[in-house]
Amino acid sequence: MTNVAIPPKKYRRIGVGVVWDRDRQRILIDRRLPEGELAGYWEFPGGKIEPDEDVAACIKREVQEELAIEVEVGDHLITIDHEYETLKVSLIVHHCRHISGEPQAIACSEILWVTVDDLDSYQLPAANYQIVQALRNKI
Ligand SMILES: Nc1nc2c([nH]c(=O)n2[C@H]2C[C@H](O)[C@@H](COP(=O)(O)OP(=O)(O)OP(=O)(O)O)O2)c(=O)[nH]1
Ligand SMILES: [Mg+2]
Repeated sequence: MTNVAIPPKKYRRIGVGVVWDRDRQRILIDRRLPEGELAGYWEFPGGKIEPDEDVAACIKREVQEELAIEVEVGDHLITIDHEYETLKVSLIVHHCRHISGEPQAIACSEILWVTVDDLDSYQLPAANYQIVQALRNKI
């Protein structure tokens, strides 16, 4: 019998922001680039938490890098553990308040302000349906 070593899945902690407009009516979603992981899916802005970075600092930095806007990171909404085929993620999701700047599609292909109801019309990564559920429960 041969023992085949299965490499462990990569694991990443991801900071994710639900960025509300000033009236708290709409949130920002962005469309991932047409290549790479989850190409073309719509998501909430965010990315990998770097060593020695706290979640709030990560979300603030990622939103700035991806959309060129300043946000204030607020309450925690939900943390979701999800396994994709080759990757395990923990999505640590916080509400954010838009402070300044006009969102620009820097590291994504499109940006939209949508209501929570509108979210059903966009293709989101599997893990995100729990975020949508949490938003519906808590509004
Ligand atoms: N940002 C974000 N990532 C999500 C969401 N839902 C979801 O499953 N993910 C997954 C997809 C990716 O595997 C991972 C986030 O990675 P990312 O590609 O945004 O990371 P990053 O901004 O640091 O990008 P990079 O270093 O690869 O350029 O989390 C979501 O709503 N927003
Ligand atoms: Mg990202």
